[in-house]
Amino acid sequence: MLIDELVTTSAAVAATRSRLAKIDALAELLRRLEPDEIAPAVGFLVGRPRQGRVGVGWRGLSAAVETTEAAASPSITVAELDAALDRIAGAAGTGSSGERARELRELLARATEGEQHLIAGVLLGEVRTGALAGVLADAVARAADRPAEVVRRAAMLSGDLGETARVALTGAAGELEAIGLVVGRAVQPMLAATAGTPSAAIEQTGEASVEFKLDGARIQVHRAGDEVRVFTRNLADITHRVPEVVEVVRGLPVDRVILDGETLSLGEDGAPRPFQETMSRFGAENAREAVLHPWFFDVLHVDGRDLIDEPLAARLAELERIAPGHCIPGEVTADADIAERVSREALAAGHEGVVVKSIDSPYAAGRRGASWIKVKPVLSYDLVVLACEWGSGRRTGLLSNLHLGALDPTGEFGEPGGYVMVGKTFKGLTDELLRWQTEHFPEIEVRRTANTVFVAPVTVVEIAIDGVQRSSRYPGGIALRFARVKRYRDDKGPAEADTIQTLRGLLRG
Ligand SMILES: Nc1ncnc2c1ncn2[C@@H]1O[C@H](COP(=O)(O)OP(=O)(O)OP(=O)(O)O)[C@@H](O)[C@H]1O
Repeated sequence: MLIDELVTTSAAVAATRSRLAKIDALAELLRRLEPDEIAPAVGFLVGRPRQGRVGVGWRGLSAAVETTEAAASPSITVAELDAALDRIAGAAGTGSSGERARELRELLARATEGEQHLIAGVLLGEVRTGALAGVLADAVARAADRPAEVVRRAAMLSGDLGETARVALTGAAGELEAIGLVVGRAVQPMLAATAGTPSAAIEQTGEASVEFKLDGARIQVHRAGDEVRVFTRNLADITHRVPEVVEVVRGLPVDRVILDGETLSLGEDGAPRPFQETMSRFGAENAREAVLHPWFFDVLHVDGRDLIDEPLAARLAELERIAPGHCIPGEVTADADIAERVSREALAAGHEGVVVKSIDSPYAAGRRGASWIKVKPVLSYDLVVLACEWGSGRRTGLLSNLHLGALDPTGEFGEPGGYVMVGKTFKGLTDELLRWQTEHFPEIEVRRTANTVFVAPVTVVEIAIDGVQRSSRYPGGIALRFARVKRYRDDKGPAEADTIQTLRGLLRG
């Protein structure tokens, strides 16, 4: 199949607001793919190629696009794009960046304008496609005539929608159902809904494990014998960056295990250190050497036994047995007063709040359901940086004031999957962050004016606010009140940003 057909279908999907029409269009496309094309094509559609990160950034890409004239008619097949990505990702060693650039130019020269756009989305990953993954899972179910539940579960447990689609569409009977946990292969993490108070949360869950919400970074740790692997919330493998976590898990009295938890660095006084410090350990090679401690709050597998369908009570008992020194602090209770007390204790110890978890609930991989409810007293939202203004005074020469956008998945205020500006802020930025912004934003620049550098909407920043107010200045009809930067969220993609609908919901609150 030509990738031009993916371009046409993606455009049709973006042009309609009807979920059913999107599913129909995608299912029709999936049915026409050859077996070998299914996994790569699904990766292209959701901006997650099989090859993972292929080592081409905005700069290289825009340079290549600008200097390459688009082809008049389509000719690139799914298999050809897949093979080109293999070559680009595989280019390593001396001269590799030149080789990657040459491959990229050859590819783009054969692509029409629409195809160039698709290729850019694939190379940069997940730019506007997060919402599509759910629709696509349903389209796979429709095309394969399988229950949507079974497809979604397989995709979440394998962490791989492309491979799931291949099995659903071409596999033997029972093969899709057999996709389960594999120790060593990352699973989409279970996520939490939000409530305003611990009492409100426990009213929804009933008896619950009320746990500290530690302000670190999510980790999923897999161990098979002596082999330990550590993944982030985005399923990136960061094993080599966190040797102390590996050591802890190697020391547990089990042979095979999958653990879910949070890691953070503590100061000498035992108080948590800023999230940015924890994250810098995941990112930069030369990051400051703060020691990371893992705290686990769930266990998905122990020595041949999958636990994801067991109630939380059973999983916590197992966790207590195998990792007693590394369980996240918390209490099991049905009493709102106790939940409020645990929350006060968490805040007093410098943590973010609590997560209230229904004690009967299974582990719902990849779901943001009502079984886990987080309560954070400070309102904070993950927004996407759309532009940044040059500072003045002490900040002259530094990129400072951020333009912030909320995700608009349905296109209620613009383009579906686009971002709606909701405010600006230069508050809360440390000197280190200002330096980082000044270095980073020009790398993802799309255009600039005298005062402002406009950037690709790929950077997620967590912003604390006091609320929102009605505003005619911005297209979403609201503006943030007292916005300040908490931190950059390198562990989140822009498709996971908070939505304009969520922020507008605060007008009622
Ligand atoms: N006891 C805990 N149980 C579950 N998650 C916890 C706990 N302590 C800290 N966390 C963190 O809180 C997050 C739960 O909130 P959510 O599922 O909404 O993820 P998120 O979108 O990363 O949210 P946030 O930005 O609030 O951390 C987890 O991803 C995890 O990183």
